[in-house]
Amino acid sequence: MGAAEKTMAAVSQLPMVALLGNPNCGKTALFNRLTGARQKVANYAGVTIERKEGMFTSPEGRPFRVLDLPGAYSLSAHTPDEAITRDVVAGLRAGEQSPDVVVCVVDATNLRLNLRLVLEIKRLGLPMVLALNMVDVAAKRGIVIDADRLAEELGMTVVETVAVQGGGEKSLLRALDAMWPLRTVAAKPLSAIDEVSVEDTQREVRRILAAVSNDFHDTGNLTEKIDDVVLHPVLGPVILAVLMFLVFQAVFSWANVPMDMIKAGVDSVGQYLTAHMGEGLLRSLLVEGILGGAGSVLVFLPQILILFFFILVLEDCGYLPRAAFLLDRLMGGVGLSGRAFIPLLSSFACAIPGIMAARTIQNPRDRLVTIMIAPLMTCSARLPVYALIIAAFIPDRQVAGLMSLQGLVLFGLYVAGIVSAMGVAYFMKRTFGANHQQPLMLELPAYHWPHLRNLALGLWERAKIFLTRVGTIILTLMVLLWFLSTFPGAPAGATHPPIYYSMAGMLGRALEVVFTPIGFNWQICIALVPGLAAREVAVGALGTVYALSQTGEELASSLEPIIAASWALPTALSLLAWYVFAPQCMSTLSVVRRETGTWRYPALMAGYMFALAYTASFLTYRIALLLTGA
Ligand SMILES: Nc1nc2c(ncn2[C@@H]2O[C@H](COP(=O)(O)OP(=O)(O)OP(=O)(O)O)[C@@H](O)[C@H]2O)c(=O)[nH]1
Ligand SMILES: [Mg+2]
Repeated sequence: MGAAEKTMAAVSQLPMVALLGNPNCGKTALFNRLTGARQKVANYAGVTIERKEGMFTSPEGRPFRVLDLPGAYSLSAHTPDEAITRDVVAGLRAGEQSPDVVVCVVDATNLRLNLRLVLEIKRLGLPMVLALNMVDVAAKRGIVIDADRLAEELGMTVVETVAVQGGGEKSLLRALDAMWPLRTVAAKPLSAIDEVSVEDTQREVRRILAAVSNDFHDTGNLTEKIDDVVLHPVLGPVILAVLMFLVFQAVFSWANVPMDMIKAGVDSVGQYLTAHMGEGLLRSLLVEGILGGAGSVLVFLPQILILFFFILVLEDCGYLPRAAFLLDRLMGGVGLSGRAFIPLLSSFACAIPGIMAARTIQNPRDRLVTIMIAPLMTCSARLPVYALIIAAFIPDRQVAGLMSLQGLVLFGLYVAGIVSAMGVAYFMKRTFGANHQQPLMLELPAYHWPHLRNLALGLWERAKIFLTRVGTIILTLMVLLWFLSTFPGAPAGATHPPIYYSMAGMLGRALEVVFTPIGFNWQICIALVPGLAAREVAVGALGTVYALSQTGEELASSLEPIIAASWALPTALSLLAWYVFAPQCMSTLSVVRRETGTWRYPALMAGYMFALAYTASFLTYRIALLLTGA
């Protein structure tokens, strides 16, 4: 056995603690606190959808393994993510025993809902600790819970925790040490849960509540007051629309200064290299390939961070489930459940987490349709493409004195994605067969101010993901593209720039046959190919292609003025329409394969999106040609 294998074997011997509880009670916050991990924490049910493992050491020096699990209301699982939780506690996962200790995390402000699961888990007979979490919020709201009495009633250790405060996990760590030596028991079969009926369980919950908590009346609480406005039948949707609209305005207006700074930085490095290096292949690789390519993607970091800033704030303050609630009627109209809202919203970051979040949807057909339309939501990788074309072609002026036209167009593109998603959902529901619309059962968590730490970490994670993409996949593709665009070089007596005769040029010209009807020239066609790997690569690829297409001694200046000068407006609009559907993202297709278990759906997805993209671009191009009289 090698050292690494020995360590692995030793780790698998460690006692396993599983964090279990209702959705949104703070399991992941506690997990992060115990392990120093940075798993996603947000204020809505269904954030965690996978089993995550970590390690920590107790104050007395004992190492533990710890599991973070998707939240569940009950162990009789209804959704794929709840099934993961059920199987882990019951020891039903292949090659895995039930956990040595179950830490049942409950939201102290919502014991009535949370205790049912505690009683169910208790019937499995595993060693348990109850973590009474969010006691800080409970105290503020005047909720008093007698922890000792609760421990007595439940027959287990009860500790108070505040998962979002430093040291808020200490009491739990001490309780784990106090359980030493652990007696290992296997979980009883799941049928043990049904030995007591749901009604009897509820009666027991009420009895315990009466014994341990004060009979508080949470009247006039702030969350309800806010909801009176936010969920108002008329005001609610208006507020939602205004909010979304402001986000897109901000993406353009706030980003200007930092974007100009990055642009200037990239440009000055390029000028320095051009001035100080002899003309040659290496200079071309550095200036046209790497700076022209990866540099032109990097510029979009501020816009991406601004978009995520808003998404993170909305996620953490508790607004998302309200938006789901407001849109439930609308989504019901096309046969989707309000449950699909959060997976679809996550898809604005990237379709992949969105598709995975569809695990929280109970009905398999609803889930499938949600997965199939998730890539129509505008993912953040499309933002650079949109932003580039908008900045180059849409004048930077105000509409009606208060909105920027560029922000308005961006907003329109996002709406176009949403509207087509609804259309496709409607059509698919018809084809896959409709089912009865279930009423939306969604917990509306209490509002709270976003935790600055969550926000900062979330933005940092996003920046890291983006920069890593720029530094790895995008950079690699740019170098490859530079190579393909540089060789074999121009023949004697060439009339075009050398890239025209290169391998990439030949490919681009071959593809041009297919794409001329929608207005794409061979340079755009070249950029579409590496865009298959990641959409924002298309921007980098245009950067490299146009930098290499420059003739004479013009300096490779930034991409935006170049495309503004060389494309006609109909071409630009057609490319925007193409990217609303943008059928090209390999990683999305492979995740769809994994989540649905067959290649049928990813194939269907690629096919329908390509058809939509082509049709939309064709129509856009032709109409724009007519209108501009070209
Ligand atoms: N004030 C306060 N907020 C908390 C506490 N624990 C968690 N939160 C907040 O509660 C929300 C939910 O926390 P998560 O850790 O994501 O909850 P979860 O149980 O993992 O949720 P799911 O993954 O959806 O099952 C977040 O907004 C946290 O910041 C606490 O002890 N006090
Ligand atoms: Mg979680």
